[in-house]
Amino acid sequence: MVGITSSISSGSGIPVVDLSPFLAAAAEDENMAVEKKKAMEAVKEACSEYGLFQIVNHGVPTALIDRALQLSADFFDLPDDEKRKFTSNPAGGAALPSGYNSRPLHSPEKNEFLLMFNPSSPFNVYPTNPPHLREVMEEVFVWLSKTGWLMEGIINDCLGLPTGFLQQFNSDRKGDFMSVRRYFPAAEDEDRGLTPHQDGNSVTFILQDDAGGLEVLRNGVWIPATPTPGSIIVNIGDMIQVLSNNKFKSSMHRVVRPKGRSRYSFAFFYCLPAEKWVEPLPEFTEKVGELPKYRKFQFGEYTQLRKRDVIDPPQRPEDSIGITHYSIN
Ligand SMILES: O=C(O)CCC(=O)C(=O)O
Ligand SMILES: [Fe+2]
Repeated sequence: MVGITSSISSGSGIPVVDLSPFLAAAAEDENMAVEKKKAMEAVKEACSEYGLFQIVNHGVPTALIDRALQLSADFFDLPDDEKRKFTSNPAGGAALPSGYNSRPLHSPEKNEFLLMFNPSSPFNVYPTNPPHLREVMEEVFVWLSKTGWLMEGIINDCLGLPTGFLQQFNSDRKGDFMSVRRYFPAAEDEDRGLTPHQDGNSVTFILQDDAGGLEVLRNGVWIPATPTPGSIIVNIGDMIQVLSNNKFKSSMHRVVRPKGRSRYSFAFFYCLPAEKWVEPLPEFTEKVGELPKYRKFQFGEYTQLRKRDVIDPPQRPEDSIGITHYSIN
């Protein structure tokens, strides 16, 4: 089936979009053009209503996704001493410490993670156990970079921007990173995995196992991103919201830890390079007679401000720095 859109009735809670009409292998016939149009409408609705949706037939091999999640679980199952051997020296130069880390004990969020940057980056610290985890993480990184390029092209067209504009605007891949995570089972009185937040980047891609727990806020209601085998979650980040002057929505999402089992996920952050200046594009401001909703800023400045949230998380989510920091009222 091609180009399906669904809403809450899909059973997965969030919209599902089939990307096969956009893949290079898709035949350029009339039928495919219709399917492409339908899929575009689905993405448009998903980006303006939810900011978070699932994609299927995206080109990333399902076997790779399953293997990656399994190997990460094998790693996180190792004793703490063993995992700590793969933690970077904070003086390494990366914006965040690469390799293994866990949230500070006082954090309201309860998870541990492995952070990696572009495979060619000298900052990366990889576990040697399980032996194939490194190569699988690198493969996932490369695949999701391709998905990022594809998705930014689709978002670009859905926003009605000149062909290839976003991909050109964001063609430098040095700022991307990936977080491989384990969420511990919920305690009797406490189930926070990730507190409600919006992602500060362009687009995030999430691979999740079958535990569930990721939720998106829509019209005041938390909607589950129920796992569908082989699917990838697409999350619109703050940069798309700013560039589109709020036409597309940076989703408010959270992770609630499931009871009785751990949850494993990969989150790949498709970013902008730090030096890039960002502001609402003229297509959504002066060309349509609208005032910009954000002032101009450098992406790197915003990520530096947000870094504090990761290293020293505030007790209340409302104390986090978010995109409203740049709002023009
Ligand atoms: O692990 C997940 O499912 C979500 C991760 C996430 O939202 C984030 O890292 O910003
Ligand atoms: Fe997030």
